[in-house]
Amino acid sequence: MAEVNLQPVVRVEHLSKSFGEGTARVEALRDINMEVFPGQVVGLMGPSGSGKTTLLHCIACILEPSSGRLTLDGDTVYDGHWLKADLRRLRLDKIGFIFQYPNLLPFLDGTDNVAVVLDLAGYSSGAARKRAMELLEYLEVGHRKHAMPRQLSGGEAQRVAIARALANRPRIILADEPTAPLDSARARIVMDLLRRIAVDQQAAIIVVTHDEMILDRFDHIFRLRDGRLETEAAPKAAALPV
Ligand SMILES: Nc1ncnc2c1ncn2[C@@H]1O[C@H](COP(=O)(O)OP(=O)(O)OP(=O)(O)O)[C@@H](O)[C@H]1O
Repeated sequence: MAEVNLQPVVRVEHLSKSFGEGTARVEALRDINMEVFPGQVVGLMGPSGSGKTTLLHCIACILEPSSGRLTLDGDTVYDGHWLKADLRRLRLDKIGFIFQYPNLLPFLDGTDNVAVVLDLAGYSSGAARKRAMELLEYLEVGHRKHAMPRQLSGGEAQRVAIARALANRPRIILADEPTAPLDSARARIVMDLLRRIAVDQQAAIIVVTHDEMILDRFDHIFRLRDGRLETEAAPKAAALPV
């Protein structure tokens, strides 16, 4: 019988984050609990100022929480304080980040924009470029591998940026409004790509979005309001790998 893998890739327990002190203190996140499983694509929604970016940045180990626990890919990385000395290495190994705008380096072609991450991770130049080209093929922009960013359409540039986020085979992919600059057809293409990546790589994908057009693309939606999660329904059983 197939074994059901119920270990979440992202586990957030009682996580809180405040900024400032005294009367200037802002409770940006209050007692957040969430789990995201392999193969899942989840949405993180909420009004402006509700804490979405703060939560994404805590999970990305860019921002230090104030309290709680964070476990990534079975490894507890924060438990009242960081448990890892080298957070940059941790991010390179475990996390891929997709931004609202592709932020491609304008002086590098599509291939090198992806390969640069692999250079940082210690790949040889040849191996980095080979993997970069494979990823561009996978994301159906292989024919644009030598194009400079200014020559790419918005959707093509976003796919190169997604390839870059995938370069190091991260188990966790965090996306901040990845479809905001795209029309609804291209937004759906990007969401379908993220779904395929989640399934193929058994990755957990968290997407911050305001985009009502893509709500049906999520396995589960976490809604934040004033730093609290409004719903914590169990993830869809069908989305769990067997
Ligand atoms: N560096 C900071 N210093 C002080 N307060 C901050 C800081 N970053 C965020 N905040 C506050 O924390 C709260 C949550 O902000 P956050 O950016 O996470 O919200 P958001 O849901 O991502 O908003 P938006 O949809 O507008 O991007 C807000 O009240 C914000 O003003």
